[in-house]
Amino acid sequence: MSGTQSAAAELYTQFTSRSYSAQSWNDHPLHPHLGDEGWDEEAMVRFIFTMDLLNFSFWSELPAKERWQVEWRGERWTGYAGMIAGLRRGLEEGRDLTDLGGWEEEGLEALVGEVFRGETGEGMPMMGKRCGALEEAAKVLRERFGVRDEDADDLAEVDYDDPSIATAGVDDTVTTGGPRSHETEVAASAEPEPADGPKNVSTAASDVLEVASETAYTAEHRDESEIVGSAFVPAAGSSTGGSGASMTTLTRPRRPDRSVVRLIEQADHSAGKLVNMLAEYFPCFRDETRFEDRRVRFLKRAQIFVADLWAAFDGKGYGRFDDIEQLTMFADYRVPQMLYNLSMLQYSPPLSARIRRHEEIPHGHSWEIELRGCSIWAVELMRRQIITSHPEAAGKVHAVLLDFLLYDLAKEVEAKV
Ligand SMILES: Nc1nc2c(c(CN[C@H]3C=C[C@H](O)[C@@H]3O)cn2[C@@H]2O[C@H](COP(=O)(O)O)[C@@H](O)[C@H]2O)c(=O)[nH]1
Repeated sequence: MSGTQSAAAELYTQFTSRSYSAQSWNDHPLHPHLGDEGWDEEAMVRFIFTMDLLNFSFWSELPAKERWQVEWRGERWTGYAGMIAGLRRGLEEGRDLTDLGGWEEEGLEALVGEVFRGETGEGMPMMGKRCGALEEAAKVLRERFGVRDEDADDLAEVDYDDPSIATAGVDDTVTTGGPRSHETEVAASAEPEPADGPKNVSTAASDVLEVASETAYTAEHRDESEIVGSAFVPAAGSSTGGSGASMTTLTRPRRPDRSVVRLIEQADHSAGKLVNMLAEYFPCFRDETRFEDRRVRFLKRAQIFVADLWAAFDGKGYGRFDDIEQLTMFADYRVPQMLYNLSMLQYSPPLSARIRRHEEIPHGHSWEIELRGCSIWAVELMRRQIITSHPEAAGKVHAVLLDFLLYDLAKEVEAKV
């Protein structure tokens, strides 16, 4: 509580001086922009869904220079930014990981390896878990939000003799082209790595916490659940039909998969509903645990997904959520660092000692849960303090924007260290 007033004052100063808003998402040098470089709405939706499926711990014990790094357009990126750079580079190279048609293919692991190939000796952290998340999501999307009649009708209307429509390759598009219109390259097939985390979703995600020079860490996101792989059923209109179709054997154009769009549409512009749907249907989004005999739900990535949509679409179209202010901050391992720097979080002596010793906190440890829970409460206290001091901020300052700003600030602090 003691740090709240000064932290709130500092954050609000940053908020106003940067004119922080949903639009600030677009300031990130790697985020795609609607309308730029052929990005259409559905390509944006697929990109954001993919990125938030993969948006968990990039923790590394190595010094910054030796960590996994992705090079794209002449610059190198690590962590979350490395993941975005890899996805974008993949699109340019014709390796479209945002096309969920490939998520249940045998070559997924090889494709993911290519998309996220790094420049240092270290590979992308938790590759097996990331492949598992994609596979699992593809299955849920196919079973619950798969092709409906209206899409089949749309496809029936496609003139397959139109020479402007390519007739081979999974990446062919019958819509506006844009980032999807690349030559398809199918990576060599490899067995997906089984998820090695606990299978019980109720033990869910944990986060890693590092604080400036003091470093505590646990492993984030071990919410790996049953990964059930099966062949992807190509969308209606594909001449191959049925399961097990190789990406290269598709001979008809297929419409980009719309299942994520359908999922979003079913949420009726409610952020809370979409978060709950994600948690209910997708075990890998069910980021919850138990604390002192009570269920605790953090739902970090489910909430980030909704927030990213909201920001990327500036609160309109697929990003329209009438209750966006109902979300909490996203309890990860970066924002708590910033909250500590702002004196909003304090550590008990034993925790502090553990952090100084760089000793991992086991997944599910009460410290991890407390750090995540206290981060949510800290941001809420900060929000309330800001509204009390600046009533004009009501409605403009909420947990999503405070979180985004805190994350950006944490990255700025990190860059200076
Ligand atoms: N709470 C919170 N956690 C966030 C983000 C983001 C990226 N969001 C972008 C969208 C708008 C913002 O302005 C950002 O540009 C990633 N993470 C988490 O951090 C960790 C990776 O960190 P590092 O190893 O340093 O790259 C990992 O757990 C990842 O899930 C956020 O916004 N909030």
